[in-house]
Amino acid sequence: MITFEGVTKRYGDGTVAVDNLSLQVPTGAVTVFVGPSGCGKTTSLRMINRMIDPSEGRILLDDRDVRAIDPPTLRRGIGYVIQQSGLFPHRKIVDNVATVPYLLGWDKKKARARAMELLERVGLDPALAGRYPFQLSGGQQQRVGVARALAADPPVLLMDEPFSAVDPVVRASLQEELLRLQAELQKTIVFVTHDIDEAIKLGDTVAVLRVGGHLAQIADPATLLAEPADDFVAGFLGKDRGIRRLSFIPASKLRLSTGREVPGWSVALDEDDRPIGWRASGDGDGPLRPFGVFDPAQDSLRAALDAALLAPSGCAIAVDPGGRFAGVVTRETLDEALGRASGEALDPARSAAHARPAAGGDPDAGQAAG
Ligand SMILES: Nc1ncnc2c1ncn2[C@@H]1O[C@H](COP(=O)(O)OP(=O)(O)OP(=O)(O)O)[C@@H](O)[C@H]1O
Repeated sequence: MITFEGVTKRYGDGTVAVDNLSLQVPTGAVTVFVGPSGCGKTTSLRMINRMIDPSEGRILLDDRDVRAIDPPTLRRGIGYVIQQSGLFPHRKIVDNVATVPYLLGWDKKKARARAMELLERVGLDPALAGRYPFQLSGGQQQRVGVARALAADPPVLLMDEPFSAVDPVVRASLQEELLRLQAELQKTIVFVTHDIDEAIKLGDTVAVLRVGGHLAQIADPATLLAEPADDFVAGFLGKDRGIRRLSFIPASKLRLSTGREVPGWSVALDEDDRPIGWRASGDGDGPLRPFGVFDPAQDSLRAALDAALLAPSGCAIAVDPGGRFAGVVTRETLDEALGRASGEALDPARSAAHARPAAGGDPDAGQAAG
């Protein structure tokens, strides 16, 4: 657990970058700091590994004030990933990844073996190990940056806009990769971004900051979307909050009809029982019409709704993890689920705790938008 206790950072010229910030970063989860440019995200992050020291307040790492730990020792337990990877240009990829193990005095063979293992872990072809950074794409360089930060297996990972410099497609795949890695490794990650969609996708907890270094709200993504603390947070979250919130409601509770027929339509399957389209009832060889599928075991209510909206029948086709037909969700069932989702009050105790900044945060920010 990392705890910010009334942390303020005033730079030499009087700029208050972070103002009385109090929050907790839980162990083994991803906490995202998000907010507009200049709101103090990077300053907050860098105070954790003492690249910057606070002017007031304390930061505790598992109950120890980080200022009581000398910076090199502290940073051995904290991986750091930045935008544009920050790789050493004249070192081969394998040696870039092995940087910290070398510093820790590991022998070269062991350090390189660890680097090769990590390259694979972050989804890179080990054949790239002998190249130099300029011979890699931006997305590949970012993966190397993540591998390097993980090399000494630190419990904490700080990531400062690590995926901002790559195109949206590569960015999405880097985000997926991070989620996959995190499911395996369960590091304590603090991730800085100005992109609210990235924050909602990656964060177990999202801290929204506003310019002046004030905490506007800290909450899990579903609570943030459902109950923004004020107009600033609602505006920052942007449009479609209701729809986006459906991504956090599992589809597993939807009632499935196991037959392939719904009024006017039936699901056509291939010989392996995989859906291939909707066909008008009684139209044996008629044309196949578009369809959408979702997997109740893994997907959200949003995915089920999407599958229904793609179909002429208005019904969603459920499949098992192997893509085989598992049932149909009718419009009525979806309607009921959507009704429950919109009426579903979040647990009051939980949302009260999430909707307001911790003590010492911005006193203006705790009001739920009306
Ligand atoms: N060394 C410094 N001296 C003076 N002011 C600084 C210094 N570093 C940052 N600032 C100011 O502190 C404020 C917060 O900066 P910080 O980099 O933490 O914000 P940020 O939210 O990470 O911004 P961005 O998203 O643009 O990177 C800004 O107003 C910035 O200009």
